[in-house]
Amino acid sequence: MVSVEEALQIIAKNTPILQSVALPLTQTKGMVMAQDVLAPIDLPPFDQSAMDGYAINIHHEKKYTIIGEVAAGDGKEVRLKVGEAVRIFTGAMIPKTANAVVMQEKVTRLGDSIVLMDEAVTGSNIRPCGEQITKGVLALPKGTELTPPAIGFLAGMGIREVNVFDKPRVGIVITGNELVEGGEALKPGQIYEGNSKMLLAAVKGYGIETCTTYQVADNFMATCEVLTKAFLENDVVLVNGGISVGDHDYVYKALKALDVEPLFYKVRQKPGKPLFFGKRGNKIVFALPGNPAAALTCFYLYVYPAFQKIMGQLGSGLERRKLMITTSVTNTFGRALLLKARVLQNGEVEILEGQSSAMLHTYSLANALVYVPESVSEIHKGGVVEVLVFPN
Ligand SMILES: Nc1nc2c(c(=O)[nH]1)N[C@H]1C(S)=C(S)[C@@H](COP(=O)(O)OP(=O)(O)OC[C@H]3O[C@@H](n4cnc5c(N)ncnc54)[C@H](O)[C@@H]3O)O[C@H]1N2
Ligand code: MOO
Repeated sequence: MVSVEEALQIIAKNTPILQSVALPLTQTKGMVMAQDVLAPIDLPPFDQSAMDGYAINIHHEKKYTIIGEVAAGDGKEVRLKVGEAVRIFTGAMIPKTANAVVMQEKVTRLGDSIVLMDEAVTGSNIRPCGEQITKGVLALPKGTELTPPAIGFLAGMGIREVNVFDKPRVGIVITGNELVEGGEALKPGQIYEGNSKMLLAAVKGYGIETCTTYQVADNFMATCEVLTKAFLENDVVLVNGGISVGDHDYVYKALKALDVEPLFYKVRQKPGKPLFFGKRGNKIVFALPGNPAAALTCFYLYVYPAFQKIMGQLGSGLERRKLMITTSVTNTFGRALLLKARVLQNGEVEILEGQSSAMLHTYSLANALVYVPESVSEIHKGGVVEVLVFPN
């Protein structure tokens, strides 16, 4: 049995980063760049007007003669003599012979000429060629997460494809004879299968789309078969249920039979004690406890940082904050507690009712887990606790 922190370290050490793939930029949201990208062009690619107004060739008077017009996208070169102006619009190419742009609100228009209200300032309202970045310079380094602005920046340089660390294919293996699908009538002893839907939603919440669900009865051979298939088809396997010590819990035995290297089995925590983590070649497997809240807590705490690592992201799990608690907590278990909780508007954290690992009711209202380390037996109301905050 390992501690929470040991379990996290073992996962971080043993989770591989997936190979890189070249993908169209439009499919890379949230992925991490596996290459440096150098600017293929100057940005902007030409001197650009930052305003709607008039490009001028400055002289000592305030009156300028308008000799033409340049709109955004026009490629024509207009030659301005000293004292001349062209009507120009935001984003349009500045004539080489112009040295300032004056906003239209700052001029008086008189037929084919304008009179400036203020002194012209050389270079004003011009975005010079290469102002943002110049050709050949490092635009974004390897390891950058492709956020919307990063995607926009690369697209703005004409880049259409980028090498990124691949997203994992995730298999969710659901075990249990008692499980039936919603829509069917429950027979005595049966319950509705909910964890695959919950875990699928959680996996997709991290932008991972390739997720397959498998279901198997409590049977050793069938469990071996479905796990073999899940390992073949996925990079990460999440097994749900059947990992405890009951006579019908076959997951540990099946993982052993399939030569999965156990990296830990059981964590000193409540809920989620029976969690298993192992490796088979370059594939990793988490066997999550079947109790729904225990499964989800293990997912947030351990599977999420593994996903980050496998996709080359820099983060290491849920954001940790120190917050004031609104009630006292006692820990008589000698294990770390992970309590369903809600961070309130005022920044304090409230422990929710219904902490049983079988219950999801109040988990639906939670936005965080309070982490009570195994060495802490009591925290008083108003004390400071460590809070693991769920991503939005
Ligand atoms: N003698 C012991 N018994 C148990 C121990 C122990 O240390 N000694 N640990 C308990 C803890 S803690 C947990 S957690 C559970 C974990 O057991 P399993 O991983 O084998 O899970 P199951 O027995 O298959 O299921 C537990 C519970 O969850 C329900 N379940 C399972 N899958 C689903 C699903 N897909 N959707 C909805 N609900 C599901 C299942 O019906 C059970 O009620 O073991 C304790 N026992
Ligand atoms: O994981 Mo179990 O659910 O600790 O009760």
